[in-house]
Amino acid sequence: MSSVTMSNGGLCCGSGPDSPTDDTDDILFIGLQGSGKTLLGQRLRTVYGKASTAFRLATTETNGSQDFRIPTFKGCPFKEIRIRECGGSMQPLWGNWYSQPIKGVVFTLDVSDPTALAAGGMELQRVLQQPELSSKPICLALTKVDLPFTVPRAELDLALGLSDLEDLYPSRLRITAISSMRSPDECPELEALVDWMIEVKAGDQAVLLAKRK
Ligand SMILES: Nc1nc2c(ncn2[C@@H]2O[C@H](COP(=O)(O)OP(=O)(O)OP(=O)(O)O)[C@@H](O)[C@H]2O)c(=O)[nH]1
Ligand SMILES: [Mg+2]
Repeated sequence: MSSVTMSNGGLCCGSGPDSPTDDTDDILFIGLQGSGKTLLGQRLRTVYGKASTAFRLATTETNGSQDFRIPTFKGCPFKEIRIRECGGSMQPLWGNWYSQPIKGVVFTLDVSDPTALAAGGMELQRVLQQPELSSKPICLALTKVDLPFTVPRAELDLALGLSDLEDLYPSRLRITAISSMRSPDECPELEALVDWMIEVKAGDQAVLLAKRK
């Protein structure tokens, strides 16, 4: 069964990028406080995880960083994707992870909270312009789409220029809309996101052919 290991001390308590670890992280999860990183990590474990994988609906603020190990599909050349979530409260220190040997980034943006969109959009722009990340794929995950009020994609395009960003970074930026409250059956974008992370880790789209056999 996959595991979630907590390292709430983050950089200051020895779990940061300078600390020796057995494994390297594959994907970095960043996004403003409360934008849904932890619940997404917990939900993604259930996509290819055993039916018995417990899904925890509760989250607490991530004060530091934490790992998620996401099982991959049967036949995949590797058993898991390792995610490093950096809490929103650690935003000034996110940059410390950019030069680590991560393969890609998931940036979460809560589209149910119009008051946080401008700050989230500006941070996304900053992340896209980071020289250390210039060769790394980035997935913008628009979160909490199950809630009754969410800002429509057309308004996000106007306010944050998302379509322009897609045109500017055609092979690097992927945008998806997801709900971690829904099961993978109810929200197929969750499986598509795990598949994207598998492709990013493998560095080869052909890795997904094994799934279709
Ligand atoms: N309705 C709904 N609520 C969500 C969703 N994702 C997260 N939440 C809720 O939003 C709140 C914050 O979610 P977290 O996953 O803890 O957010 P986070 O990005 O990890 O926050 P930090 O660790 O503080 O950076 C929690 O109450 C979650 O239950 C979603 O897809 N739908
Ligand atoms: Mg969190």
